[in-house]
Amino acid sequence: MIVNFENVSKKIGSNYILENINFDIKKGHVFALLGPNGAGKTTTLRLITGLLSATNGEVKVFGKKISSNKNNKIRQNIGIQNDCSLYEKLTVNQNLKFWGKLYGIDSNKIKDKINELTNIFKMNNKLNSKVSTLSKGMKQKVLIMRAIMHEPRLLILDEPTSGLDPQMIEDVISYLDVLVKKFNTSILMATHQLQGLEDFVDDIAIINSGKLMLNGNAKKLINNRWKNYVYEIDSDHNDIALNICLKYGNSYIKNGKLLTECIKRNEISNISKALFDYGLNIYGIVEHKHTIKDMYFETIKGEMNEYSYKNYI
Ligand SMILES: Nc1ncnc2c1ncn2[C@@H]1O[C@H](COP(=O)(O)OP(=O)(O)OP(=O)(O)O)[C@@H](O)[C@H]1O
Repeated sequence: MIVNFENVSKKIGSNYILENINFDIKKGHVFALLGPNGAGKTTTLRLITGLLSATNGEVKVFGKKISSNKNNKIRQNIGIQNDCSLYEKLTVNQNLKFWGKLYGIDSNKIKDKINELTNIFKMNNKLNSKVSTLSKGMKQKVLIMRAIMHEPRLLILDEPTSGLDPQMIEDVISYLDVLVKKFNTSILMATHQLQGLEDFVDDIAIINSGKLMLNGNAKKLINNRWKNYVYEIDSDHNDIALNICLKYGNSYIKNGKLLTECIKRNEISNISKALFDYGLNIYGIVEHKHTIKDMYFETIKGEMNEYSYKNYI
């Protein structure tokens, strides 16, 4: 196990910031820590890096108990994107070189690594620019490059895609994917960016007001929660189409869209045939896949949102 939280609580002053938190991060897994502002995500990350110590319970990293004083060996194997700010007056190259030396990386390797990373992150033309002249997204890229240049076993990212343009988000995610697949790196990311997260993440933990609300494998959690297949049907007469769909199973109009549920995937073939046979024009039938975002809203709000079908299933 790369990280292990066992009944961890953190009290600051008279308030419990985290209460009785339990979760594991496995080798080569991507773990997303989710929760609203002030939920306790940063505090959780700080307990892992030893910046804070637990009031109760035990935090283990690479199988060893973490304590705030003597964790140099453990920290050597962790990469932290938001560890501290960049040196604004130094260039990108100087920042990365300095950090590489701190990690004890050989000078030649530092050069190769900087080349490799600046290529991937498309920052070659900014290598000799002072950090103070970079945009927010570019600084974010330098922070990520800095965190991964010593090839850590555990990479901790706090809002890694914040400030990045859509193309760069895709590039960063696919690079992180390579890190996981090729080097078996474990990634812990705290994020508010939920869209498309299931393509990249293995496990999730949702915390709210310092309490663990949900934890486990994202796909299993979603499949257990929503067992039926939901299809959205776009036709020229949704009212008529609804009556036909109702003969086959639970169907309803939501936000002007016709949705129908099937227990088995191939049932949609019979429904679409019936719609065609009636003479309706069908413009599209799309499967609605439930997502981590649906799971998040259900868990945090405990109520319906535009993506969830809680009342119907
Ligand atoms: N040093 C501190 N003293 C007092 N309260 C603190 C301290 N650090 C954090 N807190 C409180 O603990 C709670 C959790 O904070 P934390 O920064 O962990 O949340 P977060 O989930 O990372 O939030 P965000 O998404 O806004 O970054 C908040 O209510 C915060 O005010």
